[in-house]
This record gives sequence, structure tokens and C-alpha cells, in this order.
Amino acid sequence: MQYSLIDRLRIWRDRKLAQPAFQRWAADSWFTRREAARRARGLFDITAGFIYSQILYACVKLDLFDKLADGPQSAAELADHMKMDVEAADRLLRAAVAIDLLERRGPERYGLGKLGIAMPGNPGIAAMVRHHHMLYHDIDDPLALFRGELEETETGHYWSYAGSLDPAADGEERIAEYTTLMSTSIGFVAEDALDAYSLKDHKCLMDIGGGEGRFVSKVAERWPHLQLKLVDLPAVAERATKNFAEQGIGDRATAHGCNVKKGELPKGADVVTLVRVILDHNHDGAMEILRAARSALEPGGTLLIIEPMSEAPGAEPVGDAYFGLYLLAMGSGRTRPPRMLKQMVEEAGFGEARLVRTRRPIQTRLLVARAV
Ligand SMILES: C[S@@+](CC[C@H](N)C(=O)[O-])C[C@H]1O[C@@H](n2cnc3c(N)ncnc32)[C@H](O)[C@@H]1O
Repeated sequence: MQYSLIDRLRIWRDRKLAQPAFQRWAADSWFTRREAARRARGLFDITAGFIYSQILYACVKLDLFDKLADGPQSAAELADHMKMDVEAADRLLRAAVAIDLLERRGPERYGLGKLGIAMPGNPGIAAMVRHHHMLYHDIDDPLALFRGELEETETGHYWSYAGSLDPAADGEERIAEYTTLMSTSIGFVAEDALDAYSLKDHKCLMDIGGGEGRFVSKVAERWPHLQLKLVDLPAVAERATKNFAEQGIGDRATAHGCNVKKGELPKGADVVTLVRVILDHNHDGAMEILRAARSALEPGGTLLIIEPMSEAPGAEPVGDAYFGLYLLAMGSGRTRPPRMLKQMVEEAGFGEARLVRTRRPIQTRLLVARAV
């Protein structure tokens, strides 16, 4: 193998850094010890990450964050609720303190920690954590997952449309769980996207893959002048219709059931949204959806893709590590860097694609394009 000068310099540096003697020196030296400690801690955190996740999972299953939001409590006070003896309760609570989910309040009691404080106000995070039990199962042997040796995955079963030949045939019982999870977790995504892009100058919005309509409801609250359409698989669209009626927006929000990749989409929208949809699909499926979106719009119409993306500065582990494995376990889709999405939307008949800044790119990025 031929290496460039820069490669050879890096190989020399990597060998130097890998030497235990060098690492001892770096950990002792005043000049390097902070960085050495930071790296040692970073590697340990990755090594122990599965245990940290289980501590969070246990706290969520026990509703500890909601309970402690009402005021600090001791292990003795919580043990009955946690259905374990006081010593075990204390061990779990201490573990949660160590990873900043909880914090000590005096010698005996525990309250919300600097990370746990975000949990009570965001039921979407707890819902995501609860459904991770499927992933624990699917990534038990990560190499089998990467090598495509798993015949079935729990995550693929849960997201019933992933890899299905006829997702439109799914009935209520297959879609109920995932639609509820999506609704519970849409809050911040909708808020950040709607703060980043004004719909003031639009007349009619169509949300493709809109689930049971929570995003459309948020749009309806914020922009009362807009007509609203939603498209999703028939059993999902039925739930949206019911929700729109219950929320009193049935006169301006309608839901249409069809397989977007095959069906004819309603016309009349001047802006189409795809919220957490494209990442679920492999290239061909994603292109079918983008082309369907294009055919539903007149030239000049607007497309908004709202989803986590790959290579988000500062949020790389979310797009590339978390969703990378999640979508592999699901059996379909990938997160994409904005440049790849831009290319795809251009291929589907859109131009002027640009990324719009959002408040929390870790979960929500926004790409806007115009139909040409
Ligand atoms: C990850 S969910 C996102 C739901 C919603 N946009 C949100 O962010 O909460 C993907 C949605 O796409 C829908 N979907 C998947 N494949 C579809 C297809 N071929 N035709 C229509 N809808 C589809 C699913 O039913 C689901 O509601």
C-alpha cells in the first residue's frame, strides 16, 4: 500500500500515542494530563455506555423522574415504589447520580440531576428509552446485525412498514404502537422546525407520512390560515382523521390513506413536509417518495425535509452511531448528510435546496427546496 506523507506522519503519531509509556507520561505531564484524562474518560464512557443506558431505562420504567420532580426523596421512601429493598434502591439511585441523571440533596435524599431535569417535561425521551428494549435484543450480536445474518429483528417487526411489500395492508394492531411513539416524540421536532421556517406565505400544507397528525395539529395551532392535508398508510390516516375531528380542525385538515410509493397523492398543496420520513427508506424508496412529493406540487412549490441528518456538527453520534445502528436493525433506511439529500431532491425535480438553521440540530435539521 502506498501512503502519502500525511498518512505516514499520522501512522507515526498513532504508534507514539498507542505506547503505554507515552500514555503514562501524558497522564502525568502538567501540559497534557487534562486532555489525557478527557480521552481516558471518553473511552471508558463508550465501554460502559450499555450500563449507563440500562440505568436510564430502569429510572424511566420506575417513573423516577416524574416522581422526583415533585420533590426529593430518600431510598427508604422510594424503595416500596421501586419494589426492591432499600439497599438495592440506594444502589440504583447512586448509579443515576454518578451519570448526572439524579443528584444528591443532603445526606439521604435524591432529586433530579442536570441531565434528568429534562425528562419530566419531555415524555418523548422516556417513550424512546422504553422502546429500546427491542434494540438491546437486536444488537446483542452486532456483527450478525452488520453481516445481515439476522432473519428477523424486533425493531423491524415493530416498524411494520420497514421492508414490507405491502405496508398499506397493515391494520390497526400493527401500527398502534409506533404511531403513538411518534406522536409522543414529535414535540421538540415540530417546535424547532416551525420556529426555523415561517409558513406565513403558504396556503395549503401537505404532510406526507404524517402519522396520526400531531405535526399537522401543531401547524394548525400556529398558522390558522393554512389548509392542511396529511397522507399516510390507510390504518394510520384513519387515526389522523379521528384526531382532527376530536381537535375540532376537521374542517381544514383532511387525512388520505395510501401507500405514497404507489398511490396518487392529493393535489393543491403549495408546501409539502416530510417529517422523519426519508431516513426510514433506502435510496430507491426515498426517491419514490421524493418524486411523489414533487408530482403533488406545482412548479415553485416548497418541500421541507425535517429529520436528523448525518454529519451534523456536534451531533455526529446521533446521526451516524445511534440512527446508523437503529435503522440497520429496523431493516431499512439511513441518515444522510445534507449534501446527499440535496442531490436526491435535485434528482427528484427540486432546485434551490438549502439547509435552514434549527435550534437543536441533534434531533431536527431542516432542508428546504423548491419544485422546478
Ligand atoms: C417515522 S414515522 C414519522 C411520522 C411523523 N411524520 C412524525 O415525525 O411523527 C414514518 C411515517 O411514515 C409512514 N409511512 C411509511 N411508509 C409509508 C408509505 N409507503 N406510504 C405512506 N406512509 C408511509 C408510516 O406509517 C409513519 O407514520
